[in-house]
Amino acid sequence: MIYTCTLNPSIDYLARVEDFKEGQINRTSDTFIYPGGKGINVSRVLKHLGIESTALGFTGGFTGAFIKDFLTQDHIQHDFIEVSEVTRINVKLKSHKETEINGQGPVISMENQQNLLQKINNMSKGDFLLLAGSIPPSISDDFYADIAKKCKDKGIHVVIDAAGEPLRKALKHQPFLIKPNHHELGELFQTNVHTKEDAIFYGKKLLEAGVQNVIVSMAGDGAIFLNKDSVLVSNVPDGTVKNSVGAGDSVVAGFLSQITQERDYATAFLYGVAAGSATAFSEDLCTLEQVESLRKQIIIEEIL
Ligand SMILES: Nc1ncnc2c1ncn2[C@@H]1O[C@H](COP(=O)(O)OP(=O)(O)OP(=O)(O)O)[C@@H](O)[C@H]1O
Ligand SMILES: O=P(O)(O)OC[C@@]1(O)O[C@H](CO)[C@@H](O)[C@@H]1O
Repeated sequence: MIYTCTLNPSIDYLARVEDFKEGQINRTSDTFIYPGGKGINVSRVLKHLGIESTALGFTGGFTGAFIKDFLTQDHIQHDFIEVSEVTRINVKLKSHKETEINGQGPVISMENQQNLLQKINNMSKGDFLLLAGSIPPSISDDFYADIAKKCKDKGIHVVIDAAGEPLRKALKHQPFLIKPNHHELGELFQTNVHTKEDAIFYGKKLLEAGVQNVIVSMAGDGAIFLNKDSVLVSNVPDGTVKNSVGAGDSVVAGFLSQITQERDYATAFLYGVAAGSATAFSEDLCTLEQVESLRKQIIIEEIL
């Protein structure tokens, strides 16, 4: 079974404003409301690709109810823990540039946190657990590391798509996969990652730190996959970016959709990149048809 865990889900309110002007009343030309949060996006893309998962995390109030209703309607299993404050609303403003305002998220009590850990105790060897997104301020930044250790002891494949200290602290527990973008990779090593060569250099340092598989996404500049056996470099397909929210999550979902079906790493990586670009080129998250069509444009090269 694949579990996705979003500690800090959101409603994503996408507002398109043709010529945004700061400090003035702006009118939208288009708006969309989606359930959000990185793990939830991964569960949604997995469903589009025909793979079942169960979405875990904390939801509260009317915004939390919207997320659960949306997933239920899409036949995506979920088992969220109800918290007393409302789930956040994140604003994604699309104008000349993409601007995001992400909320802090509700307070999560110790009891709620223990309830989540209990659900992880009930998972089985061989399961996949994705930990994705920011940690609400009321939760310690050791939380992902604690879960990663628990997973290692239980033989669960833990995948982490997060940034900063929560990610850094989890590295020593040998996660199965992490997917930093090139900025997040640079942040881990207090440097800037500009080129594919930089990404390979620092990606190898993550393998030395114990991570089993690494994908470094570099937006329109391609992506890198590394593990102890190979380093793979991918291009990205041509297209017009409409909304990059969830593109990184789609890379994780595309990869998981294949690796959990026992396909090889190169195929999983290719599907990851195809799904990432298919989402970047869409208003909402990608569909299977879009992924299958873009996959033909992707070339994976092995670096020896
Ligand atoms: N300009 C682009 N052209 C083609 N594909 C793109 C472009 N930008 C992003 N993508 C696709 O989206 C994937 C993820 O992008 P990126 O490296 O920006 O990750 P991220 O920062 O985690 O994404 P997110 O926008 O979801 O936070 C890329 O690997 C690629 O497949
Ligand atoms: O604040 P976080 O948890 O880092 O990121 C949350 C978020 O920006 O990530 C998703 C896209 O990856 C969105 O659905 C959501 O709004």
